Amino acid sequence: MNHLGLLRPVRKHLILAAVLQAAAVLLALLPLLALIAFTSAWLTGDPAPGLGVVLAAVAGTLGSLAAAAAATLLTHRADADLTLRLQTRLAQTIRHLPVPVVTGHGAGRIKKVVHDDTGALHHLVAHTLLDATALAVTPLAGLIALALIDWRLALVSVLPLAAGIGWYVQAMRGSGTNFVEYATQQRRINTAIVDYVRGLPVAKVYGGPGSVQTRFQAAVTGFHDFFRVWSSGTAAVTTASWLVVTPALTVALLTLTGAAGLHLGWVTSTGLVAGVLLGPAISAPVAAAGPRLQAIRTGLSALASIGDFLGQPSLARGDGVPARDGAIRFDHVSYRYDDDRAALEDLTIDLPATGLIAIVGESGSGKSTLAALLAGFIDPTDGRILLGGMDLREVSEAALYERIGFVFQDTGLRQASIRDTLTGGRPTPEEDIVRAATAAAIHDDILALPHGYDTVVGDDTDLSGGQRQRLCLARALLRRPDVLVLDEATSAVDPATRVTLMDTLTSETAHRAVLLITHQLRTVTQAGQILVLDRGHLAGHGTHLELLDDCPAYRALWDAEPPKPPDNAEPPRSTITAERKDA
Ligand SMILES: Nc1ncnc2c1ncn2[C@@H]1O[C@H](COP(=O)(O)OP(=O)(O)OP(=O)(O)O)[C@@H](O)[C@H]1O
Repeated sequence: MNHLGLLRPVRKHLILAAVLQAAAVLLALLPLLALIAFTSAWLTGDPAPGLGVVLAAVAGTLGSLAAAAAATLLTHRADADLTLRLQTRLAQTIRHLPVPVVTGHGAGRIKKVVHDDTGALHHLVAHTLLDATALAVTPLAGLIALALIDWRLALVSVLPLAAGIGWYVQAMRGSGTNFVEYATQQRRINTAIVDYVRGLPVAKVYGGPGSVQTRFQAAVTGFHDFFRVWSSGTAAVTTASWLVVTPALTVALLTLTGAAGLHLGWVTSTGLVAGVLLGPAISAPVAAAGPRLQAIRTGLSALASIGDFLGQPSLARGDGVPARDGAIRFDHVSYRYDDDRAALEDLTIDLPATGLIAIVGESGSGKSTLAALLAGFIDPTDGRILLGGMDLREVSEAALYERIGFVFQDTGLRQASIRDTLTGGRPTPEEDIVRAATAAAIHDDILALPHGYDTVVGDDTDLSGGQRQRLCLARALLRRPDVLVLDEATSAVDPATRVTLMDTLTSETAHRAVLLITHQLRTVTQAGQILVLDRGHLAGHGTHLELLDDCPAYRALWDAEPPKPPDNAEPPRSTITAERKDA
């Protein structure tokens, strides 16, 4: 893909800005040419140029300022427009990418593309384009002006220029792979820093070889080592290329050559003055070209990175609204995170529209993958999921999340008031909010918070893991979905509260299907249907008693379940208590 196409919406602005900038540079030469005319007249004793030359110099100065200001205004407008367009498209793309692509390592890449790459593009569009135009037009115009006055001195002024460009090209030879490596190393650091920040508590406790901390340090050190080797290999030639085009050297060269030429009679005094005044204009911009070329490369590579990101395959989403019977069918559904092994393989099952449905299986058997497929976080690699007879990929997001509610183990709550968290900002009757919170056994906890339902989580206070899970359950209940999916959603809740929540969920099954993904088989023995997953395959489905008879995988899970303590069992005493009693 030609990523320059991303600039198309602002192309006209950019072309006009470059033309204005070139005009600004040319107009800025007028006062210099007037100065040459006056100095030359003074040296030769000729009559001074007329008022027209003075007015042209003043008009040139003012015109140059106006053109440069207009060019800067245009590029900044174009930049603001482009950034808004690209960041909006990026946000839409992120929203429609498979969730595993944007979580974990993906977060570092997103930070780079949304922040770093759009920042680099800002420099390219708002600043570097104008700088590069000025750097290209100024030496060329200066050289032409000098050549018109004295072509021999113009040739002399080209010598340091040619040497500088030659050395720079030599320094940059073979640097293509280094620039690619530079971008790779930057990406590595971005990913490592996101992992490091996320895993800070773990890094503190389990730091050491292979930890996120050492991976971050390795990424930073790796970049440092790479950059040191690259820069030390090119430093001498690059510095020489800059030094040779310094204005002082060019002026000295032109002054000496011009003075000798004047003495020998092949340079006029006007030529000498023009050489001394125009020399810096010819060479100085070239000295600044290196960093600008680097900025252009960085900007173009940022453009390519943004283009690649936008071009990723996204989740298929239609705008359909499925029939309201809530029934879900998995039709030969498979899912692969990568090519190695299917997380789910050829799963075909009809789920009833009401009742408690448990999904059990060993760790890694595919339970969360099944929930992620239902949530539309990923699309099946093969097969289809039907909701009310409609392929989930054709269902609009709004309809999907109205019909199916989700509570995940990782609550992912953001900073918001309890009320907004529950309602999503929609106007909702107070009694509905309280009813849902009470059913999720979180109402009393909320009332005990500093501002009750208006407490901002993450600001006024924070919640425990179990409170967060109950809050998410209340949020899901409030929506009254046709299907409620809970993926280990009560894992952080204490056993007594979990019993209360199971009662709530059981009462909910009269109107809807509740899909409970759990490792605790004892909590779901009464489920109307239990699906048993085993390494991505459906090993069996039925009631608890049917599966105990027919499904060896279920039997094995059940046998591994810790025995339920008898109802009259004494709570375990700690050794310390026993020792104290003995003492
Ligand atoms: N983002 C991911 N990228 C690659 N592989 C993944 C990803 N998520 C899960 N897997 C793999 O897919 C398979 C099924 O994982 P899944 O999380 O669905 O299992 P699970 O039954 O929910 O496990 P658990 O009970 O431990 O939560 C596993 O082999 C897992 O390693």
